[in-house]
Amino acid sequence: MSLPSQTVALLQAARDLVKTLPADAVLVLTETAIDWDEVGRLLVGCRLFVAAENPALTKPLRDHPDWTVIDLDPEPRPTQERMNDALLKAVSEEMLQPGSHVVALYNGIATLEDAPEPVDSLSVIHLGEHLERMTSQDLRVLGTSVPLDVLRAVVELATEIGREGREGQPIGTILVVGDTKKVLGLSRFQNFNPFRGYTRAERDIRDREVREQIKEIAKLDGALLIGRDGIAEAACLHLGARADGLNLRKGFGSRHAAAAGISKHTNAIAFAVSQSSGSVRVFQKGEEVLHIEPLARPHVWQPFRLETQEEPDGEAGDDAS
Ligand SMILES: Nc1ncnc2c1ncn2[C@@H]1O[C@H](COP(=O)(O)OP(=O)(O)OP(=O)(O)O)[C@@H](O)[C@H]1O
Repeated sequence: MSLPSQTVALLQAARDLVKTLPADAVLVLTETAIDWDEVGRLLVGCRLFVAAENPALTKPLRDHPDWTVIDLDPEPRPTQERMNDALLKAVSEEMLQPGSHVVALYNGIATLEDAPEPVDSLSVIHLGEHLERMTSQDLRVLGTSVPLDVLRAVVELATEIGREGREGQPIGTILVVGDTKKVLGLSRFQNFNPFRGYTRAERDIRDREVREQIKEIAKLDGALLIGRDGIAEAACLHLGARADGLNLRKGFGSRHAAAAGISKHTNAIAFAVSQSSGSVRVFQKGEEVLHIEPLARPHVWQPFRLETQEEPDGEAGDDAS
């Protein structure tokens, strides 16, 4: 199996970029089977990462000394999401440093619907610009009370909410994890609890499909509450813990104060997703312990407007990208 000439040219360009920029690694995000020996030869000298939805595609590389395989969830998702997931995973599992520069090769121009397509695009990604400290070590500090796999799932959910919003609109929320009884005792429902009547499996946030459903619920006003076992317990909560005596940064409003407050008065960890910036701040014992920037916010296409046209009311500066 030989490589198409376009793929060869892209791989050569990737290797040149790694040398001249310099960059730390090449990430190949593939949808189709590739001649890995040839790819390895063209990228000789580079640190190599590969990610694919279909594990069969990366199987030959699993025990290969030159390649690091990043496992992605198997269901089909847009390229940007898969790339973000792969990079987040590489950083959180300490395969890559948060400040790394990565040359990514992927299929960015889909022409066939629902069919795998070859690599046609190259991007240089500076992780430091998008992603602040998030290593397993950081998560382990929090993990004293909540297991690491639950924390990872919460981080993924929070960063995806911050990055994607809903229906083109940015959304903010608070995800409170752990100490559920005490949190409920200090809070009140602003609306009915949308999780009522669902089984534990249907509320387990370690399941990607459940996380997708929860993103819909996150649109509703109020905080979400998740048990330390990863089971979502409540939503639409107004967190009532007092926020006085907190040492909060300037610019934080009531959402961040509520997240910090509940973490001070309980053993829960609170993840505040900012509606205005998409960033995720993690509070424990009333202090901000972790700050995660989403890798990218989706571009929101604005209606075409001539420069001489006046801006409709309320739209000025309303750019969520
Ligand atoms: N006690 C609370 N419990 C749950 N949610 C709250 C609480 N207080 C505020 N919020 C949420 O925060 C929103 C207001 O956010 P505000 O802009 O004041 O905060 P912020 O910290 O600046 O956050 P953002 O960066 O998202 O704007 C409210 O509409 C509500 O959804």
